[in-house]
This record gives sequence, C-alpha cells and structure tokens, in this order.
Amino acid sequence: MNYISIKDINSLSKWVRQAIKIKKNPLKNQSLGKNKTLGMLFFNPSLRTRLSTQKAALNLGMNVMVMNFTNEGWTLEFEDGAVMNSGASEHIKEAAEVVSQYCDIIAIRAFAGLVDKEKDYQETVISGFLKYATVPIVNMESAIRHPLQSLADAITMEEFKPRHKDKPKVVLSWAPHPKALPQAVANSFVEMMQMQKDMDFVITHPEGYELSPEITKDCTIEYDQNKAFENADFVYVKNWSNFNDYGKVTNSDPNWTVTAEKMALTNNGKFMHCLPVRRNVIVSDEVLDGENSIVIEQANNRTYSAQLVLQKILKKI
Ligand SMILES: NCCC[C@H](NC(=O)CCC(=O)O)C(=O)O
Ligand SMILES: NC(=O)OP(=O)(O)O
Repeated sequence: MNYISIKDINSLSKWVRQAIKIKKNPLKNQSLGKNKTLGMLFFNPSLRTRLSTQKAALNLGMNVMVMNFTNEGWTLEFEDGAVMNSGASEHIKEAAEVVSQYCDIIAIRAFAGLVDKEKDYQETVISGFLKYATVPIVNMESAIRHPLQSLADAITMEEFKPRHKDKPKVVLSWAPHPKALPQAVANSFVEMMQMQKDMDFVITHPEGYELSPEITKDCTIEYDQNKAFENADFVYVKNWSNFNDYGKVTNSDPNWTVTAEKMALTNNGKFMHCLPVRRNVIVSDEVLDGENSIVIEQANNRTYSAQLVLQKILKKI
C-alpha cells in the first residue's frame, strides 16, 4: 500500500473517524512499528511535515531516519536512458532500490519545480520512487499533491463543523504571495472536498488563476471573493502560482488578502491555512490571531493524519 493521493482513501469519513480515535489514545499501537524503519527524504524544507510524521512514527514505535537532499545527498537523475554527463550523480533506479534495503517505508517531499508543467504534473520524482523502490511510499507533498495535509484538514473540519447545519459551506480562497508557490495543497484540498458528502464547496480566485481543470472538474468557481465568503463556515486560504501561465506570479492584488472585514461576511467562519503563512500578505494578524483561526489545531492534526496512514501501511507489511 502506498499513500500518494487522497484518492488512495477508500472511505474518507471512516478514515477521519479512525484518526480522531488515534488522537484520543495516540500511544495505543506502540508495538505495531517495533523494529520497522521509516525513511524520510526531503528535497524541500519543512517544519510540520517533518516533525509530525516523525512524531507519528515514534508513537507507533518505529525507528526514523531523515535525509535532506537540499544540501546533503547526491543530485538524482530521473530520466530513463539519460546520459549522465552533467549535473546528476546518481540515478533514481539505484537510489530507490538502495534506500528500500534500509527502510520499511519511504516518505518523500519533492515540490513542483514550477518550470515544466508536464514534468510536474507527471509527478517525476514520486513516480520514480514508485517505480524503483521495493517498499511502500508515502507522499509528504509532491509536485501536485499534499494528501497528508488534506487528511488533516478533513479531520479538523470534522472537529469544528457546526453541528446544527446539514451542509457546512467551505470556501477555498486564493490569496496573494510574493513567491511562486506550487498548486499541491490546493489540488489535494479540492480532491478531498470532492470526497466529502455533506458539504457545499466553492473555490474563489482571480480570473486566470484557475487550477487544473482535470482536478477542479464539477467544482463551483466564484471570481468575487466577497460573494464566495457569504455564509461560509470554513475559509481555507492558500496561494498558488498560475497554472495556465505556468509557475508565474501574475497577480499580487492585496484586495485578496483575508481581513476581518472579509471574515465578517462569513457565518462566523473558521479560518484555515496549512502553514507556513505570510502574515499581512495572505491574512491579517487580526484574523490569524483571532478566535476563529484553527491553524494550530490543523497543524496538530498532521500527527494523527500521518499516524493513521503509517498504521494502515504497517498492518499490511
Ligand atoms: N507544505 C505547506 C506549504 C508548502 C509550500 N509553501 C511555501 O513554499 C511557502 C514558502 C514561503 O512563504 O516562502 C507550498 O505552498 O506548497
Ligand atoms: N503544512 C506543511 O506541510 O508544513 P511544512 O511545509 O512546514 O511541512
């Protein structure tokens, strides 16, 4: 069993219930991972994913090895048949097979390069590991998906959803950012929302900032952010760089920053963000520090999202 996409989950509501159960007693399965090793490979920085996934593994009694490819490790080649006479020192074929001998599960973080759309959307790095590794693979944010985050988001929404309402309204809102960021968090959030049975979902972003139509198919898109916020119970905010004009920042309109005035349009809505977040660019201090901000609880749920995934894999190996 691999965990690459939120679509690897057969029943989201069941998984959310199981994660909430783990949260109540996280040390219950401390012997499940005994003498098993999780290898965590990072091609990009991380705070939450690194620590929460490690914590989840420790809760299950696993050993953990972390390797940072940003400044350690050889530069890897992913293309089959490549003539390796320039930058890369080692092919994914050997690297993945070798790491598989040391680890029982391999978790990988490898962001989009945001230069070659086709390469990113083919998930070159994670696909290379899937092809050549001989142990299960967990996605810790790949070029186009962040399924551990979206599972944590689903857990958090279950905990905070208004009990009196049949169908809570959830808004995914783009907000400005100075750097070009991947679409992974937004993509996986959309895929997770498509698996929710009793929630209304609206995506809002400036015109031209449409996500991949293959991912957002059948989703409601509202270009007027204020209108989208009306009556929302959850506002999930995230920047992404342009998908059409691939990897470019073509809009940095500060009118899209989430402020207290905008949150006042919601149904006392909760503010969500995966973090790290740029204060007073993505969201005002007032909102982020306000009582309806649930970003810290969201980050806490990363541990239980990862623990559920590791637990399920461990039971199968
Ligand atoms: N893992 C959560 C988000 C990671 C990444 N954000 C960032 O790179 C933000 C960096 C900055 O704000 O400088 C992203 O958007 O995919
Ligand atoms: N939300 C999230 O994945 O955070 P990190 O990038 O710090 O791991």
